[in-house]
Amino acid sequence: MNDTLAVDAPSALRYARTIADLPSPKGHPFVGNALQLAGRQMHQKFTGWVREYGPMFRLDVLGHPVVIVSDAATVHGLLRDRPEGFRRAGGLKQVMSELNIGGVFIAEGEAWRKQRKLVMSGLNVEVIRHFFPTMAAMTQGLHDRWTTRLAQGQPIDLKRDLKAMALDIIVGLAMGHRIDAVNHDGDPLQKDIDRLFDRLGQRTTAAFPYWRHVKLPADRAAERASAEIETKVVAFIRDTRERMDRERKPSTMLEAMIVAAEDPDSGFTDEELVSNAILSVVGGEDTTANSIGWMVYLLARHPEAAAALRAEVDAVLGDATLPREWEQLKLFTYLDAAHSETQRLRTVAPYIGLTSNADCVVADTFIPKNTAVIVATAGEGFDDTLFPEPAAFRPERWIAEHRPKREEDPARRVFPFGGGSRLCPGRFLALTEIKMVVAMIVRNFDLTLEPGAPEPTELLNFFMAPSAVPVRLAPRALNREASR
Ligand code: HEM
Repeated sequence: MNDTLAVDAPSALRYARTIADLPSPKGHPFVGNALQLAGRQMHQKFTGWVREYGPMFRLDVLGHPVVIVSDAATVHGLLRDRPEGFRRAGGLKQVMSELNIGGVFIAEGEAWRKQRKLVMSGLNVEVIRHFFPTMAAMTQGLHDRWTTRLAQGQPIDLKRDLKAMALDIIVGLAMGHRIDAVNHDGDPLQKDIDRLFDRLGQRTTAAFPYWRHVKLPADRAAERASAEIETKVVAFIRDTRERMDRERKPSTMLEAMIVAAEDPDSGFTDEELVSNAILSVVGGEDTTANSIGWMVYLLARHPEAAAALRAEVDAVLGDATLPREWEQLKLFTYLDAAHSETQRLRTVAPYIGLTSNADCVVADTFIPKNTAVIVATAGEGFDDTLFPEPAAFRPERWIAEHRPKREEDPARRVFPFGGGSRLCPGRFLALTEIKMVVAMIVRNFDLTLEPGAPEPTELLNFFMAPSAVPVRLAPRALNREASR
């Protein structure tokens, strides 16, 4: 047993057990469970252990205990107990800041409160609503690209195109710039973000921080990429400052953040503005692209769900190719449900790492100060008493009228966007984008699984990504009239 487990608990706290009493998978001498955790499937290892050891168990990682929690009430309580009781995991913060990704995600205390306000001002409904027509135009561009390629008999690389689309949207919304990565292969910003994510994924799942001792070519490339991203973001900020009309309402996330930062009482520094702008671009791409990729794959595998979704989208859109009115997004009940079901089965941010700020008691267990606690955002999403046949993709579970009365709202049992005061500030943008792009896809294209393609594997590339999106798009069958 190591020192942390043997801590003398203060008598003021009441608890039934200590971390040492928690069940724990058997590890190896000296390194504990560290080697079992390394690799891009780390999150699946956790999920397997949740099934085996229950809603709260312990890992030993190089002599330090790590507590894993998945029951919804405890996860909810932990996420709400921030920033006071818990902070973000120190190891993650270090890895992120080494790659120059910081901003509100790694800030704590007063610095976090201040930056959270800054970021929220840039991602509020008004800013996203203002951007809606541009998002629709970009989605039309994606539709036109696919239609042309199909007419020319050219293949569509869904994974590539969805990432490019997400980048176009986040750079458009956040920076007010149109980069058109969808139509330009090898966009430099996208390449830099890919290099960064490659190392973020590698470093956050490594058993040992090798890069602090020796840098591989990929590490050097990621560090150069990070410097390049910063240069681009600083240039976007400079351009925006020069061009923006301070008399009218901010129309991009960056304008809104610049206005907020110019308030003499705000206390925002230029450095905070830059780091949060970088964070938005980096955080806004893979999250939504991976979510759409998984959703399209699951819909292709479940034609009955795709048909139900298409019926809804047809009814809402009338003759339009894609959503043209903001209000239409509110009518997508089944699309919302299909998104929730996708996040339940393939959540793109599977775990949130925390560290306790003080000795405390969690689920009757004494947790010493500075203990690592990891919460599973899938929560109780695989509990078959709450989600019968949990492996099945069934959007209907999320629609009140399809649920037996006794079942409570399943949304309380899963946490794809986190929770409490650090709940993802980009969720509204993400949902707007997901609805826009998926509605366009099911409205205009038939989806089938790529014949003979293996099932995509889950890769923890910082965010959880599908290894491929093996879905074939075809122009919607000529029975469009008949299907209305
Ligand atoms: C489907 C898409 C997305 C998912 C599943 C997702 C998920 C998450 C999760 C789980 C967290 C941690 C929350 C917590 O600690 O309680 C988070 C935080 C965050 N997300 Fe997202 N996210 C998505 C899209 C976005 C987008 C599009 C942006 C911005 C442009 C964004 C910006 C952020 C930021 C800035 C934080 C840090 C908040 C803080 O620490 O106060 N996210 N997200």
